Amino acid sequence: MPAKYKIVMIRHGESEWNQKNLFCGWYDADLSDKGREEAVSAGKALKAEGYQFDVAHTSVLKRAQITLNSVLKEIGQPDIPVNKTWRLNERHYGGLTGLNKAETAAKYGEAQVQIWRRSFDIPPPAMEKDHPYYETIVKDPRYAGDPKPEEFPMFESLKLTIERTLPYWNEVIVPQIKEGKRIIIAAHGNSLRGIVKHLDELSDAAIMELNLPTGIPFVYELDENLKPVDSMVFLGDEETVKKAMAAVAAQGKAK
Ligand SMILES: O=C(O)[C@H](O)COP(=O)(O)O
Repeated sequence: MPAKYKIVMIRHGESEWNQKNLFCGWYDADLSDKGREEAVSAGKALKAEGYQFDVAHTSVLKRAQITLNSVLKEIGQPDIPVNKTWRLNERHYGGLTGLNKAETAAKYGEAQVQIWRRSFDIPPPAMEKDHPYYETIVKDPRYAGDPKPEEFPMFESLKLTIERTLPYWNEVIVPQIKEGKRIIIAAHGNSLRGIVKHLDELSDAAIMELNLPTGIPFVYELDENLKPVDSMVFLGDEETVKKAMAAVAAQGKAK
């Protein structure tokens, strides 16, 4: 089936918590200097390929929004409509939020950390009310009313993340794709893994192997039934992408 639609996705540039190797999730970490440079490079790569967009979708979290703004500035489209939604937020890392990944691997074992980071349906421990970041996250005015109190996550497996991301994909993004809108999604490693799992119909085992690099755009070409004609093609040389993916995977190793 020939490609009918094209959609661009990008994980935010390296965040300050990525740099410190901390579980981040819904904590609103800023981009590191390297992450800001990655975002500019991503914009330049998209500009070089002549990409233009009609609408952008991103999360509530600044690391994704700053990445998006930087990309849009580079391609000369700072003012296109931007939809911000918690449904594209990173997976909520629960009680692990703020912990160092390597130290957590040393304490609980690398296998357990790999399960918490990459398994499909095994969630991290819940964020309790006495967690250092509980108030900051739950009381964030940007979440006032949405998610509803009963929807507000205290932890998320990838499965739970997909369950809140897919409705947005199906109800908001898909209709825009079908209208022929040129779309970019700037989001997070795990919310994007959820969309990739859905599009590529990856098994629960296969999705465990996918690590998305920060700040490198990837493109899907979809047929008229929104099935990928071409799975995620990265706008970056293969070697760089492979190394970046391996670096993300290695974050879970005990030092
Ligand atoms: O939330 C985080 O810690 C990162 O953005 C994604 O972490 P992960 O690659 O360990 O899932």
